[in-house]
Amino acid sequence: MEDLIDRISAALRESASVKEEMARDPELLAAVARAGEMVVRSLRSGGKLVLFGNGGSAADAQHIACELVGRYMIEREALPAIALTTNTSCLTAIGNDYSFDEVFARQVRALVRPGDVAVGISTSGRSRNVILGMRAARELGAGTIGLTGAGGGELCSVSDVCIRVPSKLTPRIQEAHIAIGHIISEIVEVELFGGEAGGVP
Ligand SMILES: O=C(CO)[C@@H](O)[C@H](O)[C@H](O)[C@H](O)COP(=O)(O)O
Ligand SMILES: [Zn+2]
Repeated sequence: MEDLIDRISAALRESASVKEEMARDPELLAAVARAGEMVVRSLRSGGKLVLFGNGGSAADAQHIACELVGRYMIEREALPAIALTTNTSCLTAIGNDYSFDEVFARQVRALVRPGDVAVGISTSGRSRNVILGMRAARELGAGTIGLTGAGGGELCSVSDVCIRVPSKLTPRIQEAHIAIGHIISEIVEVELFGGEAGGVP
């Protein structure tokens, strides 16, 4: 029991200290602000948000998409966002007929239009399908935001804005990614609707 308590406490402190470091890093704060502005600009001019990643990052992509399609903290109109991780027919057919590397790029070519924003999420920054999805989005004239870890990997080289969480541990990086997703959702609601957090009954 004592061992478990120590383990739990260490994980929570580790997670908190990654976020503390982020809160004091001017470069990272500016990157999140730029990402928020890019999303707001796109939504204002009729664009949409397209998100993708693998495993826990697939869950993050879906979660963040739904903050816009549903609501985050205030009551307002629905906003256009889609995660490319939810259509199992597409994922299995593209994976089977082409390759798993193509599962996001093919959907990007079908759905992304100039002025949209693609958000690629990869803790290692090296997932091939995420890199190819981002490249396809760039070729189509979309803005690209990469969410990754300390390494940054190739993902940063295909991202207009690259947000690197200062950790090399996948779960700690994911925990920070979802915090950033929430912050960007807040920026969208404040900038587009003048909403303040805490408004949902
Ligand atoms: O959630 C976890 C581990 O916390 C895993 O499901 C993890 O997301 C998967 O191993 C992913 O395939 C890792 O890919 P990536 O983040 O390096 O792009
Ligand atoms: Zn995870």
